[in-house]
Amino acid sequence: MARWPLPRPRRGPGPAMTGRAHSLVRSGTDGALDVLHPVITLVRGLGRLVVLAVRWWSRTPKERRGPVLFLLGVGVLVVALMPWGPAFAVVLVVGAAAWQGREGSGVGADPSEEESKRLQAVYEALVPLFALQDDPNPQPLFAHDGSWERAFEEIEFTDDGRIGRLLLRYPAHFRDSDAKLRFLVERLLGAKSGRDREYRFVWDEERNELEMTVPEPLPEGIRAQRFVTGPGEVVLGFTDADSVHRRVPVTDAGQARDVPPVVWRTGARATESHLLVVGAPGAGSTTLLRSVVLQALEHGDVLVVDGSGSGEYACLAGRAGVLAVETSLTGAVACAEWAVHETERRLSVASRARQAGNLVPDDARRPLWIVLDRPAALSHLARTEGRRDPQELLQVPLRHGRAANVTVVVAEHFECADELNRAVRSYCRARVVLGTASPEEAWSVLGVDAVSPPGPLTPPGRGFARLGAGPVLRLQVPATPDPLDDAANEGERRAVLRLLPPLASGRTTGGTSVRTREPDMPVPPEPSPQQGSHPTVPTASVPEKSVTGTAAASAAAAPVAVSEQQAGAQAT
Ligand SMILES: Nc1ncnc2c1ncn2[C@@H]1O[C@H](COP(=O)(O)OP(=O)(O)OP(=O)(O)O)[C@@H](O)[C@H]1O
Repeated sequence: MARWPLPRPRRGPGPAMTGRAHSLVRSGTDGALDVLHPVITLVRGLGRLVVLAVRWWSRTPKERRGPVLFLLGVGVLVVALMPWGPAFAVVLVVGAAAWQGREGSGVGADPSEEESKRLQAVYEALVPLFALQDDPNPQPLFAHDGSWERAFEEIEFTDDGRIGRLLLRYPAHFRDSDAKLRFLVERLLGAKSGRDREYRFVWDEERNELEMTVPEPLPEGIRAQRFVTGPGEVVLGFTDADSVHRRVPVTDAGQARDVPPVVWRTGARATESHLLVVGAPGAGSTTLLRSVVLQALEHGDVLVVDGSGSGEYACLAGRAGVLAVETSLTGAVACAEWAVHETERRLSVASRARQAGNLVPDDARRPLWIVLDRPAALSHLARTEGRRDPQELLQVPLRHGRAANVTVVVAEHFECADELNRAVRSYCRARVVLGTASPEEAWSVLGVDAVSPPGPLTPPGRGFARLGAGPVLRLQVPATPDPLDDAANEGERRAVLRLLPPLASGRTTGGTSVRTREPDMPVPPEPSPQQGSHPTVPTASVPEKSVTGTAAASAAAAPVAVSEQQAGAQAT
């Protein structure tokens, strides 16, 4: 990547300087520059080496820094002890600095004519957004007859001659707090720099500077698998290496590698106890929920309400730990009522146990997950039929779920996001946006003014995540298709099938509206040794006992009205 730093404003000679004096000064400066040229090259090269080293260090994950420092120390010691070692090292560094510092290369080259044209095109496109009509400034940063050198502070080009990084100064009158204006600038810069890439924009409102960078591509196509996480932790997807310090080992295309995850912590100590996913249609929200459910089933019980009624959770029906998979309003209301009673039961059991100085019993501690995909359709039905709205009922688990170890996950499309009630909006503090979102849509979910648009070529499962008031992270959801979907990738379907818990013998799921047929495909082979090296939850640990225990305990407190017929009978 070539970089062109800090153009200095060109100034004309002072009025007092005569032509002769000017030429004398210039020839003297040229002579001095010729003599000092090797030194300047070396100093420039050393500077660039330092910049490269600092960037590399900032990209190195924290857990690797210790071993890297150790190896560096050993290297320095070996070189110092070797005969001619220090001299050899000095020659090496000087050589590298000379190479990096030479003109027209490295991170400090002047842009070529072609690159200048590109920059001028970007500059001219920005003029209508940044220029002020009747600007009193004689040399404004952006003007129709202006040049890019006025406003572009730092530029880096990729090897194929495209803009890889751009730092520009914008005029003070530009309303940089206006999300719409920011979005216009970002969209324009993205379009002028190439629509086929993603961009990251950082607005420095104190300095009136905007930095555009092209982030490394996110890890795509990683299949669903057991992720190495702690109890209560869920991998929502993968993000940029420099955005998080953590890495999780995954198997990708048969190879083991470490990737930077977006980890969402749930449970009693978590501050973002519930998750809201809002996405464009087909952007992958059901896929994300399926991935969350598969991870949740490792340690807890799950109750699924599929408001779209598309049967995309049918693979879960009858599995150990899956309490119900409901698609109808009656079933959804019954599930929500049960969740309310169960939350209250857990709270009172925990409170009694604590008052008696005992441990909270397992059946009040085992994580319970309530997953609602597209609840807006059900809320609409409930209104038209004069029934109770499942979202309203969920206020109790949303409010008190943290203390009762009940986690709520809700997914909705942007066009129906208005139907999400206040409790869902305020208690779901872990947020995900999937697919292309307008600035208003992104703001309404993530609570920040501007998010760079992922662009029209956004792959499914791509978006942004924000946990509480944390930073906005780019997100790629692991490929977790419906294993009953014949059109899905065969390998990805098999990966999901391998993660499904065994069928719960002697239990009914209650949900009658879901397909309960077994996938008519052969049982997938055992995971590869690499996969086997990741800690997996043995099937025996999916506690049949605790599932029935939960149901039994709940039955004492409130009838588990998860069967559509039962609930229908109650309703009538
Ligand atoms: N992370 C991903 N990796 C690969 N493919 C994905 C990913 N996420 C989604 N897909 C694919 O995109 C398609 C749509 O996904 P999904 O059904 O999850 O989206 P959705 O937002 O729930 O859509 P809708 O609600 O409109 O049905 C599916 O074919 C799915 O396999």
